[in-house]
Amino acid sequence: MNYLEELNEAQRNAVENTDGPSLVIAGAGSGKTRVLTYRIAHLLKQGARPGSILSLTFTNKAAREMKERIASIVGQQTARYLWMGTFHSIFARILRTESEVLGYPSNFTIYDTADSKSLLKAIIKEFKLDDKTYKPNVVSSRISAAKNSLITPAAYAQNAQVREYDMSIRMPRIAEIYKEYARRCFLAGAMDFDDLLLKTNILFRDHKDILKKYQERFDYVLVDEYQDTNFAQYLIVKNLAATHKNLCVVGDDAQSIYSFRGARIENILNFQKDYPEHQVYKLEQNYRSTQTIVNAANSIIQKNKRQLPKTVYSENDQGNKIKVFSALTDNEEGYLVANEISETRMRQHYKYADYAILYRTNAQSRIFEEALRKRNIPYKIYGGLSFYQRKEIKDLLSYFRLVINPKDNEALKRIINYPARGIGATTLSKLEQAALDNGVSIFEIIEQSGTNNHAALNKGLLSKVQQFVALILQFQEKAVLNDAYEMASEIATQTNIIKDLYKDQTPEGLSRFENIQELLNGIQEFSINAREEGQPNLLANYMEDVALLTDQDSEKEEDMDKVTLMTVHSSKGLEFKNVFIVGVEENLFPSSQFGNITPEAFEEERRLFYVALTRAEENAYLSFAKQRYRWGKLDFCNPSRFITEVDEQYLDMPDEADFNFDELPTEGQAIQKQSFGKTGTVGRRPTTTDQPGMKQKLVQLRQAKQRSQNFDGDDPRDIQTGMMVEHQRFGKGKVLQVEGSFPNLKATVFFQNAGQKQLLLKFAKLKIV
Ligand SMILES: Nc1ncnc2c1ncn2[C@@H]1O[C@H](COP(=O)(O)OP(=O)(O)OP(=O)(O)O)[C@@H](O)[C@H]1O
Ligand SMILES: [Mg+2]
Repeated sequence: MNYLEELNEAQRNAVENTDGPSLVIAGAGSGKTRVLTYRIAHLLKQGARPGSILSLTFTNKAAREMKERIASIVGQQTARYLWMGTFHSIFARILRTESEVLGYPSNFTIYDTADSKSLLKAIIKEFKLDDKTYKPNVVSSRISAAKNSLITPAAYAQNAQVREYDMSIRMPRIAEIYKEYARRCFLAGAMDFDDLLLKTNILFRDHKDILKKYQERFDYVLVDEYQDTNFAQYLIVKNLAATHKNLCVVGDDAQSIYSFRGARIENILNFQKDYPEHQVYKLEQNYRSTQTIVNAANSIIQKNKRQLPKTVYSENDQGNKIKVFSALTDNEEGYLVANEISETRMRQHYKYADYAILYRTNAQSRIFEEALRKRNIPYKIYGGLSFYQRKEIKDLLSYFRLVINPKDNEALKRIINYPARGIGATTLSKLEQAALDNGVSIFEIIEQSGTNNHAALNKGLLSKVQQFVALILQFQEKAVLNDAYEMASEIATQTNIIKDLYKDQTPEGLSRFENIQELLNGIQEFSINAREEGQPNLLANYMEDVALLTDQDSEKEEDMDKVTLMTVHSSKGLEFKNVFIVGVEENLFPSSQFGNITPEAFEEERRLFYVALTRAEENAYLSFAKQRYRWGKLDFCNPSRFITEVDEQYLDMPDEADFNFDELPTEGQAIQKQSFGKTGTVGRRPTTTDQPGMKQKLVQLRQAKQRSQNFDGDDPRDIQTGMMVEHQRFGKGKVLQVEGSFPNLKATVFFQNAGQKQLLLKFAKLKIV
């Protein structure tokens, strides 16, 4: 079939009008990503050079999928040369070519979040500041926000507004920390993720000839998920498209969920101002989801005040209602979800990969992992600790990093005494200080120690650190000749890392050993592929790829048929047949983790909910627990107001006497921050009945009263779904279902400590509690 026939009329319009600025603004699942993909294929069919097309996506995975689809239309050979990837990966590539004019080596290291945090901690300590006041996380996000708004350290120090804010959070010295952090990164030949965008902007601002080169190279620029671009990204795109103006951006303002990282919805509005001659394309038909899901999602998102008007409808089947699960505890929530997956999979022949569990915070994954494991359901987690963040992997990668860029101080600090070489923390800090005093890296200070012992080390120590440097230098010589795999294996063996891990026969040790093998396998695969494609296959080339891998990207063959667990944030752009949105509770989703929640932040939470719901193709579920452990403390929870905001005709509510939706706060009422005892309000001051503890008590009192009225001795006929009961042996539990007829009534009960049991009521002697 001709590819254009796979599009509806509105989509085809957006695909065929390739020239000039275009804005595709449309709701979830309406084919925005498809339009972008087919537009590129169309350009290529019309004879555009693949190297002249730049396409920016949200994840590397999305880029890969688009590329595969394009390759299936125009052929592998053509698709290969497209510039397609995330902002970070594309601009890291450009910076590697151009970084020398910025004073950076082309083999600069990319510091990941852990590297930057560790550097920041060191600086905070050196400044003799209390890290309880100067929390590294907060400092890091201030610096990140500054970079994404293109505020350099010098500008930061002079910006009254940011300084005033720093004062208000009692961290007046962030400007100095920022400056020192930037200096240290520079000395180490390192950029953090935000630098990749900041430095690209600086590059284009200060080197017009270089900007011109890329403006001329890219005849077409396309951006997916445009609603989540920040100022730094906006400006890069604007600069690159300034001459030809063949810029196509697609997005949905209702799915803007990254404002906490500096994303600006205004970028869409700016687009209209920046390019008055632009074309707008609206897509209205959702092809992803059932009518029920689309209508339910519309019913909730329309409550947001700030949004561009648009229509989304589905002509798919009406589909099932959205099932709401009410669980007593977070463990039970896990159980209910795992149970539903097992059952529907058997009944309807779904694959495991057809299911996703989406949560608001990473910490929620553990409960679901346990529940899935108990049932032998295979799963994979996106986010959390990724493969590349594991200790043993980072250790070995740090060797690679140091071999490629010896100035990389964070890598050096990690491995100078791993495996143990008798180089202690005191020696390291002497070296670090000497390096700083001389404005060079730690590696360089050791190299110079042959002529000048700056760190005043004794002979024994001096020789140890020099041996370390000699080892790295020896690897360095080989690394420019050998392929990545040979080199990586040699480093892993010669440093004794492999031997050490092999010796450790504990299960953890074994798994670390396997992880290293897995990493080496991956490098071997890279080497072979690169050789076959005639691409360079040195260790440095491998590391360029690795630094920018995100968790979403490391999908392996054996991960194919598994349930996916991920945060709602990382689910953007994806789709699954069955989606569970879990922890749909006040203070969790909507979250109150940022303390006082402003109306703007609240609307962002609602958009996040909209994103979650619109991932579902066939079935969506919402679940909440009434009690859950958070921050090591048992919290009582109320179901989220988002449940009531969905038009109830689309919901399949739990059949429960003890759950009263009338008690839910409505918009404008307080969001409680239970764990910290703080209260944020949206529009109105809280009253005592807003207190969850209070409310919970009221509900419990009423339930108790109702039960005492119903209760008739030990007669099992009164056992009903939703009740709490007690069994002599199994302890307390909740009745999930009652079936059969008297005297053979059977109840399915979920016991907090004993799991699910089916009991014949005439024998079980359950007590209602
Ligand atoms: N004309 C069409 N015919 C059949 N299927 C389509 C059509 N357009 C889109 N689809 C399918 O609908 C689903 C959603 O499309 P796509 O992912 O491009 O939407 P989107 O607007 O990018 O969604 P999101 O807002 O979630 O990113 C995909 O499975 C896609 O293949
Ligand atoms: Mg999309």
